[in-house]
Parts: sequence; C-alpha cells; structure tokens
Amino acid sequence: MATITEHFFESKEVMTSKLAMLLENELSEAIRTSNQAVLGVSGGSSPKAAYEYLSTVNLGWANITVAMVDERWVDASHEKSNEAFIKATLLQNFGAAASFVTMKNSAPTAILGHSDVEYAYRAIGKPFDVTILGMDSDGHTASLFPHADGLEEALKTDNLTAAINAIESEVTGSITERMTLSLNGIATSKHVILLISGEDKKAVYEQAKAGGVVEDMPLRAVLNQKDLKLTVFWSP
Ligand SMILES: O=C(O)[C@H](O)[C@@H](O)[C@H](O)[C@H](O)COP(=O)(O)O
Repeated sequence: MATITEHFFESKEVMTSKLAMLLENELSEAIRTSNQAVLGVSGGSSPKAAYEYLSTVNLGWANITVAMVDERWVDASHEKSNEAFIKATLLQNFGAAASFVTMKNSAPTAILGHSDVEYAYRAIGKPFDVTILGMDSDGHTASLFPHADGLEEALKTDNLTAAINAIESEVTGSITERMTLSLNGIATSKHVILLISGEDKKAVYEQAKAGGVVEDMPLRAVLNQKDLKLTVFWSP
C-alpha cells in the first residue's frame, strides 16, 4: 500500500491554494537541493486554477522541467490535447521559461510513437519531484483505463511510459488512443498528488481504496504501490 495522506477541503478555492502552495514549496526545494525540478502534469479541471496561478510565480522556471503524465494521440493543436491545456495554463507568464516534455510525436499511432516518447522521458535523467494525477468515475488515473489494450503492459513494464488504447466510454470520448506514464513511471516519482473533484469521484476513490480487481479500477495499482508517497486532495 502507498503511504496515503488525505486532505478533504471545503471548497475548490481552498484546494487550489493548498495545491499551489505545495507545488511552490516542493519545486523550490528541488531547485535548491539539486538545481533542477521535474513536475509531471495531468489535464482535467481540478488542477487548472493552480496551474494558472503558479505560472505567475517566479519560481526559477528555467530550472523546471514540465512533463505530461498522459496524452491523447492528437496533435497539440487539437482541442482535446492535454499539452494544449498545459501550454495555455501553466506554461504562460514566468512558466513559459520551463522546459517541456511532450508525449506526442509525428508517428501515426501511439504504439509506433512509444519508443521516442520513452527515450525522451528517460533523457529527463531525474525522478519526478512531484506528479499530479487526476481520476475519473471509471477508476482511471493517468491514461491507465480499465481493461484497455496495453494496460497489462503499462502495469508491469520497467519503462516509464506506455501506449494505451482505451475501451471507448463516456469518460474517454471518441479518442481512445493515448500515451501515459506507466505504473513504474508514476511510482518513481518522489511525491504523487491525486486530485479528486466531487462527491461521485470521492465514492469511486473510496471504492478503489477498499480493494478489488486492479484492471476494473486501475487507480488501485497506484494506491497499492508500496513505497509511494501519495497525497490525496479532494474538493466538492
Ligand atoms: O486526459 C484526460 O482524460 C484527463 O486529464 C483526465 O484523466 C482527468 O484528469 C480526469 O478526468 C479528472 O478530471 P477532473 O479534474 O476534471 O475531475
């Protein structure tokens, strides 16, 4: 089991300010101690305001590497691109000086593009200091989707990343082909923050935590991960 610390906030605003403060402190500390900080970022509505705020803080962004946690296999100009979202929120203002590691390249499929993505993630050369994960009502986190093609590999590989083809659902929408941090990629992070929004997803989180089949709710693989420092932030 991961070492889990849970914070249930009374509002989205409070969660945002606590998240921004945590990121500010941990990235600054990583720069102080090793001259470089690495931040893994997810899309979703939960971290948006914290990203926007953080971009306005002069953290020494030239020493920060921002890397995607997961991505749809679409170009960065696509409206569903997580990269586009990160560029429009976090990589603005002072944040524009950060180095950015994409999960998308010109290969026609995620499987064909995977080796270049893996190469780029290994080239970061340092474990992620902080990794931000989201989760949804199907129990997915990063792009570890229930019973997806590639899930088994993503859960057992020593690689940092994996190609996924999810089963289409209301949560995935029509774009099911994705790249993601593998379970190993998540587990090598020094600190993982799981963001959960709303009562429904809180119930899903509690269900995942109670145990059961990992492939049904891949979030369980993260919760079960030994030696992982996991902080859960929930807001209504
Ligand atoms: O790539 C994606 O599909 C999204 O980034 C997704 O995984 C998101 O993190 C969750 O759906 C939680 O979203 P909320 O933060 O909006 O609850």
